[in-house]
Amino acid sequence: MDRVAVLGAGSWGTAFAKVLADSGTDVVLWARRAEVADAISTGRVNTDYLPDVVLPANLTATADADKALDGARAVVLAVPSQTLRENLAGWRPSLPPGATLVSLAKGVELGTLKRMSEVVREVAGVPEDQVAVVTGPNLAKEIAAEQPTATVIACTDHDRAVELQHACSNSYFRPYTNVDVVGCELGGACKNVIALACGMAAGMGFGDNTMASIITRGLAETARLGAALGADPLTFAGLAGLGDLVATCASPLSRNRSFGERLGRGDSLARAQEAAHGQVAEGVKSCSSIRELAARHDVDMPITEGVHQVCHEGLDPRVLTAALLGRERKAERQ
Ligand SMILES: NC(=O)c1ccc[n+]([C@@H]2O[C@H](COP(=O)([O-])OP(=O)(O)OC[C@H]3O[C@@H](n4cnc5c(N)ncnc54)[C@H](O)[C@@H]3O)[C@@H](O)[C@H]2O)c1
Ligand SMILES: O=P(O)(O)OC[C@H](O)CO
Repeated sequence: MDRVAVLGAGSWGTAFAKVLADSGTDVVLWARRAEVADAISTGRVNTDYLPDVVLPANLTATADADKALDGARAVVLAVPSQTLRENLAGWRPSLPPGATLVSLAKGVELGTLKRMSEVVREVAGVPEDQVAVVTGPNLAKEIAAEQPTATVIACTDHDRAVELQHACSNSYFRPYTNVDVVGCELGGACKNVIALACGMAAGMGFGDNTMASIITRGLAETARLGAALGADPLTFAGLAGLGDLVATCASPLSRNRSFGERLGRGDSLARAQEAAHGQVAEGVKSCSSIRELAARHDVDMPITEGVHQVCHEGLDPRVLTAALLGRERKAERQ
């Protein structure tokens, strides 16, 4: 692939731009703030997000989105999910015709309850097969340190997915393709909510049995939602489902898990937000949109419901624990 634009120079945008560049693809990275773009151009370092990582020479940076987009074969969208619509609307006039639009964001939009690829299609006015999603167990800091990982490129157009797969394959990053965009996106969005629940459990001092139980039952409710929305059930056993869920729920690097841990230790939402220093924990907002989506499709998602109540209705995580364990007894596969 000739040239790729990555729009958003936060942790994952920068790390994914490095992956592309290390795979031999020329990349232009757009940063919202000129000083971030300058630091990358002059010092080859994103001092704000990945200060210990030297970025390769075929990765250039700019604060001018038009420059980044000019002639790009693919456009990678690396901004927080609840800001994607507004950002993309601004970029729309400069999107190169026919370019693959790639979402890195993991969330469900508040209000519309749309997945990110649906937002992209709507705002950019492109067909479904022009939009791809990259999702999987991909903690940005580990990937920036070139630790081996795998991911999924989901697109209904297999050829586009393969083209992107070639553009971002290297010695530490192994992308697989998948045509189940719905399942891959739901896996990525829902695991953030389940990671908040795992964090809360850790904050309350619970150990590995509790974590494994939340992860497994979290996967069960994610798969139920997926079934209602037409996803392939096997996707949830793959990298975009179980893989990302395990990485996020277990890792101290996860912002969602860390956020939940603070809530579990008794911090208020405001205090937990303050401690996050502007870093986005997507599950805090997506727990509400996913809960609403589940209600719309009559799907039972008790962990998501509980996380929403803790984050937005002041429920004590201890009360949530008792409520989850006290639910009506049922068969595992029901
Ligand atoms: N960090 C990871 O490890 C990781 C891995 C996989 C997926 N993701 C997903 O990628 C998306 C981006 O995550 P990130 O880690 O790069 O986030 P981040 O907070 O590190 O960076 C967000 C970037 O978006 C820009 N931005 C543009 N408009 C913004 C606005 N209105 N508000 C806030 N920021 C705005 C910021 O300037 C920043 O460059 C999220 O949906 C996240 O779930 C993150
Ligand atoms: O830091 P988090 O919680 O946003 O998780 C990062 C990635 O999504 C892990 O795949």
